[in-house]
Amino acid sequence: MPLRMDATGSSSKIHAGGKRDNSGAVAFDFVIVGATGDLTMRKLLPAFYECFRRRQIEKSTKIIGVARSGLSVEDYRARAHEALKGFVATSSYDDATIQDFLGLVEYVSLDMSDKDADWTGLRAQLSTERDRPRVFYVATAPKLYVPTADAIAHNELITESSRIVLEKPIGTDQATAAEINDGVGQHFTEEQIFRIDHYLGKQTVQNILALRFANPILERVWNTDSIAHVQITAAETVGVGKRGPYYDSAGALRDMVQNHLLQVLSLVAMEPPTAFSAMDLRDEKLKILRALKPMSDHDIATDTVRAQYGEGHVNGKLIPGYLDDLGAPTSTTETYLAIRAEIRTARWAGVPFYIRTGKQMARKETTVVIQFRPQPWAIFTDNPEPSQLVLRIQPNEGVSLSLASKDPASEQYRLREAVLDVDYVKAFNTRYPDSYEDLLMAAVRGDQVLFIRRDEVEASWRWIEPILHGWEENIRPLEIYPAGTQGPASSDELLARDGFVWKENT
Ligand SMILES: NC(=O)C1=CN([C@@H]2O[C@H](COP(=O)(O)OP(=O)(O)OC[C@H]3O[C@@H](n4cnc5c(N)ncnc54)[C@H](OP(=O)(O)O)[C@@H]3O)[C@@H](O)[C@H]2O)C=CC1
Ligand SMILES: O=C1O[C@H](COP(=O)(O)O)[C@@H](O)[C@H](O)[C@H]1O
Repeated sequence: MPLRMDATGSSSKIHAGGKRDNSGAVAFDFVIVGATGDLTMRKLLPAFYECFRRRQIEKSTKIIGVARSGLSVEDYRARAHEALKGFVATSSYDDATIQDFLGLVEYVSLDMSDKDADWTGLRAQLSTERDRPRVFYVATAPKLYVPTADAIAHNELITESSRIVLEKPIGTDQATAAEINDGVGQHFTEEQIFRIDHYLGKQTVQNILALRFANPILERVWNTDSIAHVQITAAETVGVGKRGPYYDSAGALRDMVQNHLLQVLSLVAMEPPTAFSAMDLRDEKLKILRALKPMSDHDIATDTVRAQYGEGHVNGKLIPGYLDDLGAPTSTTETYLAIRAEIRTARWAGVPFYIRTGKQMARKETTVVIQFRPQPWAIFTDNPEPSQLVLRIQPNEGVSLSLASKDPASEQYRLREAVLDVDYVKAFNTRYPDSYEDLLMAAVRGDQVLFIRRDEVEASWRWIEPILHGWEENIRPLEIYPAGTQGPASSDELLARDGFVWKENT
C-alpha cells in the first residue's frame, strides 16, 4: 500500500500506520463511543470482523466499546456475537475466527461526554505506545460530538497518533456544522478529524475516479460538448424504520443530499486533481460544491420537487404511509426529492444535473447516468436514443454504455440500441466489501482521501440552506406519492421540460 499525503500535503509517514506484523496486519486501539447502538452492531463490528478475517488486523488490537449501559465485557461480547451472527454474510462466518475476533473486543461503561466521570477504566485499556494508532469513533447523537471531544482532551487521552471519526450528520445547517467543527477542532487538528460519509467507502463510488481519470476515452468527452445532462438517483425500498424521530427532523435533503449525493456529484463533476492525495482531491471537490448555482426562490419553486410517501405497495406488500410509520398526526418532512442543479464552470455550462432520492420507492437503485448529446448531423433516419453511460453504484454493481448499432436482422440499414455491460462482481470475481471496511481501516492508517474536509461540509450546507428555507416557507409545496412508486409525476416533469426522462430499471 503506497503512502499517501495528508491534508496539508505533507507525508503522513510518521503517524500513518502503526506497527504491522509480517503479514501486514496493523495493531491499534479503536474506541467506539456508542458501542451498543444500531450503527455499531449493524455496520462497525461486522466490518471489523471482515477486516480481521482478511488479516488486516493484528491480534494485539483492541476494539473498545464504550456506552453508558452497565455491561460486563462478557455481556458485551455476547451482544456483539449476536450482531455478528445477524449481519456477517454466511460465506464469511466462521466460528473459530469469530471467537478470535471477539477476543479483541473490550467494553467500558462510561458517559464519554462527561469529562468529570471516572475515566480510569478506559485509560487502562489504551496502549501507552506513542505511535500506536488510537481512534475515537463517535457513533452517538451529534450534540455529543463536542462534549465528547472536550472530555477526551480533558482526560489527556489525545496522542500524536490519535484521530477522531465523526458520523454524519455534521450539524443541521451551516452554523451548527461550524460549531461542531470549531468545537472538535479545539482539540484535534484537521488532519486528525475524519468526517465519515459511507458513500465514499463504496467501491463503485471510488471507481468514478478510476473511470474518469484512468480512461482518457471517457475523460475527453466528459464535458458540455458531449454530455447533455447527468442524473444521480438514490432510490430506496425501505422506509424510516426505527429512525423516525431522527429522520423527521432531517428529511431527505439533509439525510442524503447534503452529504452522500453532493459527494457523488462532486466526484462526477470535479476537474482532475494534480495528484491522488487527500488535499488535491478535496480541493477539487470543494471547487464543485462552491460552483453549484445558488437556488433562488424562483428556482426552488420551479427546479425542486419535495414529497412524502403515502400508503402503497412495495414488492407486493401493503406499506403504511410515512405518518403512520412515524406515529404522528402531521409532518411536512420530505421522504422524496428531485432537484435540477447547475454547475457554473466552463466544463459544465448548459448541463443540468438532476438529483433524486426517496424512500419506499419501487426499486432499490443508486445510479449515475451520463446522457450524451445526439449526433449533430444524423445520416440515419431511425437513430435510437443518444448513448448513455450508466454507473450502477448499487445493486448489480457495474457500468454500461448504450451504443447505436446496425441491426443484423434488418434488411435495410436499421439501427438499434446495443449495450456494453460490465458486471463488476463477475469481472473481478470477488466479493464487494461493505463500505465501512475500507473506511475503518483508512481511519486507522490516517488516510483522509475517503473522508470529508471541514470546508466541504460547510460548502454543502451553504448550497442546501436556501432550499431548506424555501421549503419551510412552502415555496414548493409538499406532494404525496404512493409507496412503491418512483415519486410524484412532477419529478418527471422536471426533466420533461428540458426534453429528458429519468432512466429507470438500470
Ligand atoms: N444507524 C445508522 O444506520 C446510522 C447512524 N448514523 C449516525 O451514527 C450515530 C449513532 O447512530 P445509532 O447507532 O443509530 O444510534 P443509537 O441511538 O442506536 O445508539 C447510540 C449509542 O450511543 C450510546 N451513548 C449515548 N450517549 C452516550 C454517552 N454520553 N457516552 C457514551 N455512549 C453514549 C448509547 O448507549 P447508552 O445509552 O448505553 O449510552 C448507544 O450505544 C448518530 O449520529 C447517527 O446519526 C449515521 C449513518 C447511519
Ligand atoms: O446515510 C444514510 O444512508 C442510507 C442509505 O445508504 P445505502 O448505502 O443503503 O445507499 C439511508 O437509508 C439513510 O436514511 C441515511 O441516513
